Amino acid sequence: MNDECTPVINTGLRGVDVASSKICDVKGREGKLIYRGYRIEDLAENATFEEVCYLLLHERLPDEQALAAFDNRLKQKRPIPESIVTLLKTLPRSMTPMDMLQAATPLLIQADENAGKQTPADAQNSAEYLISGLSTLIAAWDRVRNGRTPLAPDTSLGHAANFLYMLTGEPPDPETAAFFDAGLVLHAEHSFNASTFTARQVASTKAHIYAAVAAAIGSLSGPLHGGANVRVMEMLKEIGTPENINAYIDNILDSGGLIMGLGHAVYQTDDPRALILAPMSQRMGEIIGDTRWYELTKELEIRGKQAFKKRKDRDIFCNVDFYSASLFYAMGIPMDLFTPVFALSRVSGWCAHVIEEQFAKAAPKPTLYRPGATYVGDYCGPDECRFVGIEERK
Ligand SMILES: CC(=O)SCCNC(=O)CCNC(=O)[C@H](O)C(C)(C)COP(=O)(O)OP(=O)(O)OC[C@H]1O[C@@H](n2cnc3c(N)ncnc32)[C@H](O)[C@@H]1OP(=O)(O)O
Ligand SMILES: O=C([O-])CC(=O)C(=O)O
Repeated sequence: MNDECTPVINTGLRGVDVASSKICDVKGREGKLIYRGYRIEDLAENATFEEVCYLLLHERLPDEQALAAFDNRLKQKRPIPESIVTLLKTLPRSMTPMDMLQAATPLLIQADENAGKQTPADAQNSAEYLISGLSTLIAAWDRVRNGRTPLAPDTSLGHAANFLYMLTGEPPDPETAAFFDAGLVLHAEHSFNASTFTARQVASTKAHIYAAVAAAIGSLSGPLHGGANVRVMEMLKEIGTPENINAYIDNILDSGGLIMGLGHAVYQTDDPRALILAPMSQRMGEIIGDTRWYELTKELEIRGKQAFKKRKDRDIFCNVDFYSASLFYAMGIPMDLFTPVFALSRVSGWCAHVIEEQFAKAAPKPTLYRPGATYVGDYCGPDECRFVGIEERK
């Protein structure tokens, strides 16, 4: 590639469209996020996570009958095979929940009678197993690692409330359940972000949907991506009180570090999800009678943006992970489950993308992703190296 001319490397593929997609539009300059034609603000306020999953997977919002049938299928798929729980009990309790999730997700395939048959209907069915299964898996792991017995899912509860019930043993109050549900809606989809691109890349090899989702979980775990939400909370804890903010920011920026939850590869303004999550975090703090972490986040936003502008002479904005951290914390979710919670929502988007990658009649037609790389190895000057036997090597 670029044999004769100066190499042109699209670092991080920024600004390069690698496919066409009907699932999601992220308008970076305007700060707009659209799932299959619908604005995120409308969905977060009016739609349940189940409706959004249906929208992503079936390209339209469900009517009452379709939603009831979908909801019923998701509920039937909530229990995970006993063999997985047995396996979870053998894992070291110190294993991170994201590592557990990446390892255990492909095991959900054993309940899926049609897995790997590679028709659109089978992939939709597998998507339901994955959406329901991840929730049960994460809650089960948290209980197992704390020496408690996993709880059976409660079919009288919706997806969001059931997760919180399986985690804590108590059905959440309606406002907390509604906020958690909206949180899941907000995290469900974001076009070709790193983890979704990972899922699509795996899907482009015609590997099955469980393989694609497991790979995507690994990608999401990174601190520059979904793993940022737990780092935001760690950062807030380290700062502790508002008087420490300036010193913290100076130290981070002087050492070339990152203020977690700020900056985005696409948005050039505040992430619309952060604008919705901030008041949710404040309200959740009020419900539990402790708005300290919300207030610290707000102050950090103001001072972090100012300090960044002063140093770099350009603006930086909040991403989705900035306010979700204090929101999830106020809900009592253990910090290291923040990124798994992101995954339990984003699995819906990943599945929609895998299905689009493998079955949509898009133009241009999806094909195996196989980018190039500019070779810069200069081990033996301009020539290839002469192979030497091991006895001659120094
Ligand atoms: C769900 C999600 O994945 S949302 C993103 C979650 N990730 C985070 O919150 C981690 C912190 N943020 C970041 O690392 C980055 O902003 C990214 C990776 C999200 C986006 O990166 P980009 O927009 O491509 O910014 P890029 O990495 O090119 O950085 C541009 C400049 O801003 C700086 N910068 C970007 N974000 C931050 C930040 N949060 N804190 C301090 N400096 C930052 C970079 O160091 C770089 O400085 P330089 O030009 O002097 O080298
Ligand atoms: O789009 C991105 O690059 C990251 C992001 O915000 C997401 O995945 O939700």
